[in-house]
Amino acid sequence: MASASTHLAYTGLRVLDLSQGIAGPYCGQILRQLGAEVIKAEPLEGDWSRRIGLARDGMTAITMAFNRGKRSLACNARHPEGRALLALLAARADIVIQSFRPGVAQRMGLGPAEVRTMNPSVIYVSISGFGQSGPEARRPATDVIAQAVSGMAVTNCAPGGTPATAKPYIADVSCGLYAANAVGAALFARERSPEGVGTHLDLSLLACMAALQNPLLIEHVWRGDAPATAATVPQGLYATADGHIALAAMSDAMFAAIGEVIGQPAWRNDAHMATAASRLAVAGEIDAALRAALPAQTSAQWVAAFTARNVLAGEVRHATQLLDDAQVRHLGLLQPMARPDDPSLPPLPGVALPGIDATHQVPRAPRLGEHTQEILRELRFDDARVAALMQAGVLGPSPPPH
Ligand SMILES: CC(C)(COP(=O)(O)OP(=O)(O)OC[C@H]1O[C@@H](n2cnc3c(N)ncnc32)[C@H](O)[C@@H]1OP(=O)(O)O)[C@@H](O)C(=O)NCCC(=O)NCCSC(=O)C(=O)O
Repeated sequence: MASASTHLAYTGLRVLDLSQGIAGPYCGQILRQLGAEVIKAEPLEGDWSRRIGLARDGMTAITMAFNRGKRSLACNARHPEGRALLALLAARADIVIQSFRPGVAQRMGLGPAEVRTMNPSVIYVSISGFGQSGPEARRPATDVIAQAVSGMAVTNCAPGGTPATAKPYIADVSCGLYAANAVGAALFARERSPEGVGTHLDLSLLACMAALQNPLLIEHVWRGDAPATAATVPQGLYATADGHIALAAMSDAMFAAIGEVIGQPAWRNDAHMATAASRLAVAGEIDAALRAALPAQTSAQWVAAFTARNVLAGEVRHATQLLDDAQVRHLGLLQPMARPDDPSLPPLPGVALPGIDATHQVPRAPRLGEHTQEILRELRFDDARVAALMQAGVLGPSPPPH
């Protein structure tokens, strides 16, 4: 594991995060987890994802999972004074993130050109469904739309099955990851450029879905009209006496061992099964033998037997089993997050950012407008002025104390 100092490379950087939903907010959270200070500027009614799914006092699973450690400013950008305040924050930010439909940030006076005029060193991140230009640029999108339109929902389904989106918002989450990655490269380039100039990063959910499916596109063009085959056989999920296991043979030795474990020792010397390529031609036969054999024992028994022979195998579990998993506990992957909606409730599980050691994990997500006064004081607005702006509907009221 890298040392503590490399983990917090972004300490001292300021981020203005105007984004809502998952993709943009996750980018902001990663920057925060790497040490940056992140202001989440929200409309007075809050980021729309504060109202999706289980919701309590403006906190949802999405809010809590993708906004950790940020400070929330409730600011009305429909009011000129609200826009002026956001411009002030953009002018002093190292990084600005927005994920509105293309054109919206420009209407707010906070488009990349406007912000870069005020602040040439800014790294400006635009996240959209389909990119900032081109025939579909204005098309709005959320995760499910991007997974559908990009083909991911078909890629994700069993052959001949019904299209199905991959559940953990992979379009959004991968976009947040790619955006944070691009910000890192842009910061490095800014450090190296003599003038310290920033850049505009244009990320779309479509681009991220395309990136994840690159091997599939290569195979399709390469294969032409020939029918698709598996990459290797066996590789997939098989029913057992009490559930399913995943099984994969990545070498000839593994394949031979699988045969021995399931009572097919002749596979080792079968010329039709000697290489990965030849096994593809008899994939149906191999698959049928596995499907006939595996229901005889439990998943745990099969995984133990295969693992003892160095074969890749794993039991199919529910994600909730991670909550009580010895390895997850050992790695410190789950950290208790206080409940901003009600501190008297037991904490919720916050998953650590991979690659960042447990001592540097950031705390919970903010309540809507929790830090409005604190941020305005830092900008040298006195309390009377803040009260007047709240009265005028420019700033949201402070959330009531618990
Ligand atoms: C998600 C969207 C479809 C939502 O579309 P819309 O509801 O039409 O919102 P838009 O973003 O286009 O515009 C936001 C409007 O809010 C206004 N706005 C923005 N900020 C403020 C503040 N602070 N105060 C007042 N008003 C504000 C802004 O001026 C726009 O109004 P007007 O000026 O009046 O228009 C779109 O934002 C989009 O395509 N985003 C890009 C991709 C993305 O990030 N998708 C969501 C990922 S999360 C996800 O997929 C998921 O959870 O699932």
